[in-house]
Amino acid sequence: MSTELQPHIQLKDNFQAKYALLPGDPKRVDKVKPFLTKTKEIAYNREYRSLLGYYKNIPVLVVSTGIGGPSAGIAIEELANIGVTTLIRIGSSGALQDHIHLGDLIIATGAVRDEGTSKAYIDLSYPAVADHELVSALSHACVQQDFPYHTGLVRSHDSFYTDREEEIDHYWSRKGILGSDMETSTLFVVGALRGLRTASVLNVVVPSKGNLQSGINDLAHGQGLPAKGEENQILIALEAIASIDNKR
Ligand SMILES: O=P(O)(O)O[C@H]1O[C@H](CO)[C@@H](O)[C@H]1O
Ligand SMILES: O=c1cc[nH]c(=O)[nH]1
Repeated sequence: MSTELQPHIQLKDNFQAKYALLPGDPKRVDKVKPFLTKTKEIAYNREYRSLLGYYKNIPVLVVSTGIGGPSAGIAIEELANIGVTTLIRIGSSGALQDHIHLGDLIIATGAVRDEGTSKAYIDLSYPAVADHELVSALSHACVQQDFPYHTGLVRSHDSFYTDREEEIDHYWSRKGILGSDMETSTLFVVGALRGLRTASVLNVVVPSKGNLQSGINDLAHGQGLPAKGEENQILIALEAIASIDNKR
């Protein structure tokens, strides 16, 4: 473990926090605050905004990773350098299946590696998989809280605006992929290579293109469903941490 100041996240101490929640959006850090006690903003450099707080007396870091694999990869490496061992992404996602609604949670068991960052580390035949115990703790928390959730594969990608987005989404939808994001596969691959425990819970903010009516019905709730999904994902990530910590 290093006590050197990490150049991007600008932290040199994990404040005894072995656990980190990783939103992409720095603004989501604010949404985590009400769930924690004794919160303190400890750094904000580029896309990396860091908060320290306590959940059921367990120290937890919340660090935003920005958009995409490259910035997420840097955050993961630098958090590992300062001694964080368990990282849970709390991200947003577009649904690729018609039965998945806005505000539902997707707990990724694995991810299609359709991005460049994890490829820079290791061949594509290396799998991007979540930590089994964390997936189980997250699913259990959803059942306990009665939150709508799905477990399965997601696709992490690098582009939003190519001319082929619809075709690409359609392809992966037909292969049974639940939703898309941009960081989960990097987290799983870099995490596994560095001996970290990782998981990703995604809040659905864009409906499946194959089910416009369901999307329209969901959207009639305005931002209510995604906002609720965001709260739900934070709570279950923290509950999963508490349950894992309890077993030690
Ligand atoms: O809301 P976050 O966690 O950033 O996640 C999703 O939103 C961003 C794209 O709009 C990408 O980072 C994608 O993975
Ligand atoms: O549709 C979406 C929404 C968030 N993130 C994605 O990658 N895709």
